[in-house]
Amino acid sequence: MPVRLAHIIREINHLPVNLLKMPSVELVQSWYHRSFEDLIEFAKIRGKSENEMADKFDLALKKIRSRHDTVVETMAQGIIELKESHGKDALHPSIQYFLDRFYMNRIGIRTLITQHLLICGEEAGKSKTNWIGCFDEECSIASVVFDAATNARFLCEQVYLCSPDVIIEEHNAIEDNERIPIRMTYVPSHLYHMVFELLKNSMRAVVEKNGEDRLPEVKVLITKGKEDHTIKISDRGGGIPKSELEQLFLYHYTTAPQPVSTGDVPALAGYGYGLPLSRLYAKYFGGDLQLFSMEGYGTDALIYIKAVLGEATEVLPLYNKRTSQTYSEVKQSVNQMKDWSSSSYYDGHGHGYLRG
Ligand SMILES: N#Cc1c[nH]c2ncccc12
Repeated sequence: MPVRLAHIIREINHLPVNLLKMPSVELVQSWYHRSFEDLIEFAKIRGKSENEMADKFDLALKKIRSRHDTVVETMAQGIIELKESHGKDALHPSIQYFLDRFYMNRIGIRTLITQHLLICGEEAGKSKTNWIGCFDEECSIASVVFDAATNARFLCEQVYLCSPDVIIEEHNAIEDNERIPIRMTYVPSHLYHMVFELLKNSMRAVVEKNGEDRLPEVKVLITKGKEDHTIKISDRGGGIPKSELEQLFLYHYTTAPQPVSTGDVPALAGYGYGLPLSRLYAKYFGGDLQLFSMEGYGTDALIYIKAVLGEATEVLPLYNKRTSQTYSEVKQSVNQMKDWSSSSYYDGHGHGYLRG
């Protein structure tokens, strides 16, 4: 915990100076400094019994977790403050690089805190069968998808007064019978977060393209192979151009109207953070989340989750000398002379072509 907090505290200092001065960013920084200080206090405590120390430590962890509850929204507010005070040009590419690492670090810290409290804290021994802390060793992917679909349909109907059906299918390529329900060891809340976000986006696209009548269903296919569990969410929502796909993963890129910063921290939904954060959850245990779209037809969203437990290790940003160099490289890349003309493209195999 102290190392993870120290790493991100050091990394925050690489942010552009004008962003660091934003009130909301300064507030987030103060939370991380305070939490680091809370933890290193334990190295100084003497004369307490082990139980007293354990109880005090659990309380400290709960306080840290709740202190950081609104970090994502508050950091997003800081970037809106930067846009409003310095204009959109102030949004530097290094901010995207930083936010991916910053939010992945936060996922790791919160998972570690929750796991410790469920296994060692007052909740110890109260886990449900097959659960170890926040991990469900027999997590039914279809059950999580069903819950996410039920809630996404409810939300869709609140906004659009209609919602598409969701068809869930499984294909188990590992068991003799391909119809055996697919289960895995995972953190169900992480899986729910990803699937709920993708289903919301699919439903929004389907309703906005097709109107309220005869909505084409959203199909979810769950597969299990030797290496991957894969969840594919397919919609006929009209898709988007390939050129716009990566923008969906940029923080603050959204087609939803941006909230005006009124000083209060508006709900997260207005920031378009759902997709980039969902991709971080997929990557956190070595998986991935990718979108494939056919403009004019629809979109497939795929979540890849490692099927071999030994390969599903925690993925965390490392803070070292290379990090500082990377930040300066990201800054330089913005001004770097391009070495391909805009009318040519590079096929990735050593051949450059000029479009006719
Ligand atoms: N995530 C996601 C999406 C799933 N379907 C979509 N259609 C248009 C734009 C984004 C999406």
